[in-house]
Amino acid sequence: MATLTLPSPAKLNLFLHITGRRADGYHQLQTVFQFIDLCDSLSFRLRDDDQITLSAPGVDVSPEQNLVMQAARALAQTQHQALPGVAIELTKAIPTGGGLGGGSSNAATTLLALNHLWQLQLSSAELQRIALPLGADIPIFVHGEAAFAEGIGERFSATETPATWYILAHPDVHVSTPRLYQHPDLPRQHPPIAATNWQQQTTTNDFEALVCKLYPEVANARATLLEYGPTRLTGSGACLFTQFASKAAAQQALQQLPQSLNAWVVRGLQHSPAAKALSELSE
Ligand SMILES: C[C@@](CO)(OP(=O)(O)O)[C@H](O)COP(=O)(O)OP(=O)(O)OC[C@H]1O[C@@H](n2ccc(N)nc2=O)[C@H](O)[C@@H]1O
Ligand SMILES: Nc1ncnc2c1ncn2[C@@H]1O[C@H](COP(=O)(O)OP(=O)(O)O)[C@@H](O)[C@H]1O
Repeated sequence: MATLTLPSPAKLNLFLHITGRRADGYHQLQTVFQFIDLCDSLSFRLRDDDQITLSAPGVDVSPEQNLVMQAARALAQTQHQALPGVAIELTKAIPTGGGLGGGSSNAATTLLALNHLWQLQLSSAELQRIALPLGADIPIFVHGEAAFAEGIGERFSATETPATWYILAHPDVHVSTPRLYQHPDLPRQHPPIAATNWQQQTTTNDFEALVCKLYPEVANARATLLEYGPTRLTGSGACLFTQFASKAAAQQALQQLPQSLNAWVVRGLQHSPAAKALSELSE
């Protein structure tokens, strides 16, 4: 049986403002999601039985807790018909727990791939509704286009993101998203801005000061990167990105960074390569 292999890209939060907190503890935010060309890879092969299996080397959770498996099961549960089993293989390149949304992206790629392989013909909006209870960051990867996001990160307005290059750096610490969201010192009252009115220079990441205070490794990496260009935290960290006008400029700066800092040159993308690959398949 043929194997479907799809990329599963990382995201950056070009800015992130926390504008409030809901009664259930979830935070209201405003952010711009942009995809980057750092991608995990997922392959899907239909099986002759009804089992869903997952091989995911390097991920620190069991297959059943993996967001890929959770997405596959959540999608199957919406159907009132027997579905063929599927063997899924995940190859990671995106660092986990870095604010790059790797797990969320894997879940979204799984929903898109199985919607195709199981011939369910669910719309993007329906897949996003199935995705949201699994994680606030999953719908954007199903949506597949860079966007200004509100709500808890699931309501999108179209926006053009800069076609630019970054150094992406991963300070050697694991930042816990729930810990950060629960922290008493997290600012939560950023006045909302209009979706049409965001600019990199006039926005910020509301996690950044707190993450730098709690994790000196992030503060040190930020200070180093700021010598090369405008630098910001993505999501709740720990990764930082520094913007460059060209690939050559980013590569030149990368050569000069201390060897001890894990860093890559990546490109900002307006469209998710996963959604793009699938829409090409369906044409
Ligand atoms: C901070 C962001 C920014 O894009 O990304 P990461 O740093 O994780 O990549 C997201 O808001 C993370 O989204 P995600 O990681 O999918 O969150 P979930 O699994 O739904 O929730 C993880 C934890 O964060 C809290 N949470 C999440 C999203 C949100 N808008 N408000 C919250 O308070 C939840 O209460 C939960 O304890
Ligand atoms: N497919 C997956 N890939 C990576 N992490 C996963 C996956 N499924 C579940 N997880 C869990 O989610 C945590 C956060 O992963 P990730 O989505 O990469 O980070 P972040 O939310 O910081 O962007 C991991 O530490 C891991 O325990």
